[in-house]
Amino acid sequence: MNFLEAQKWAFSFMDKKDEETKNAIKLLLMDIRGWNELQLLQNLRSNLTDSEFEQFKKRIHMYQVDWPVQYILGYTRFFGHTFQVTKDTLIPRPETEELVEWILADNPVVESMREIADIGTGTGAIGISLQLERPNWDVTLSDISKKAIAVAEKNASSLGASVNFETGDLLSVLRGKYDLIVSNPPYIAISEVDLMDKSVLKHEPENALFAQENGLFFYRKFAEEISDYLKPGGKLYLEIGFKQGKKIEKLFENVGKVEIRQDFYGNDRMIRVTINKEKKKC
Ligand SMILES: C[S@@+](CC[C@H](N)C(=O)[O-])C[C@H]1O[C@@H](n2cnc3c(N)ncnc32)[C@H](O)[C@@H]1O
Repeated sequence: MNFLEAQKWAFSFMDKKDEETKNAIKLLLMDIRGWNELQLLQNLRSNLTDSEFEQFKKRIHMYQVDWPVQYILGYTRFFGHTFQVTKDTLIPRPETEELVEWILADNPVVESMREIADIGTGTGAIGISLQLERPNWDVTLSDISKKAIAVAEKNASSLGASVNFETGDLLSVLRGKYDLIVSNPPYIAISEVDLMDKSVLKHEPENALFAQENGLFFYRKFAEEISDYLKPGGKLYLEIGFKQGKKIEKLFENVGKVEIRQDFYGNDRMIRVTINKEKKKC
């Protein structure tokens, strides 16, 4: 069977006959030979070996039972880099790339070393991408999950990022005060389970997705504690759920100046809190 036939064969099995499915099949096929899209196009008539076809069949079966392509392949692309992903890490999302872009645009290269922390780092996608763009930033990646930190360590090493690692609960792992703290914490309310995509629910780690207090638990904790961990004028950047903007803004109203940003789709998706020069308790 050649690559074109394999593509058609796989598509014929799929319930959803949409572009997303087509792209997923292509990615699974390209990876078998380590090809890019152009190489696949140029080689559509070449034949898969028996073992390549067996491997492809296995992957198609996993995809049919809702495994995300990124977990099947074991990697994803984020901010121009390839990050390993495992079942212990959330798959980094394009919306989060927009948070990284905001931080970089907001914090141009400066001579003085800057202390940065990425809390709940997962694969390390945010912190590693920042460090690669700003090599003089001293970046700490932390997560409560040891397994996630092990993946972040591998990613930092394969991408050549020089970062520090901590394992533990939220801000408690940090020592001293930072210039910038970023986090994409779990923010899905338990009550939203029914609305979620099945592949996310079945395969992504629960502790990366869900938060108590209607999804606001981690934001409340940040609002209560962040002033102790940021220098005066320091900045906190958070990814947020698209319906949470107003509530989160309220949580931070006594902490600093709050700005909410929308993602590519026009949904509230991230927030920046610039810490008041004088610490106020909320
Ligand atoms: C939504 S995921 C974000 C992962 C990654 N930063 C990204 O954007 O792709 C949330 C991460 O927070 C971690 N986490 C959950 N509870 C935590 C806690 N109490 N302290 C630190 N990290 C936590 C999870 O293990 C998970 O890796």
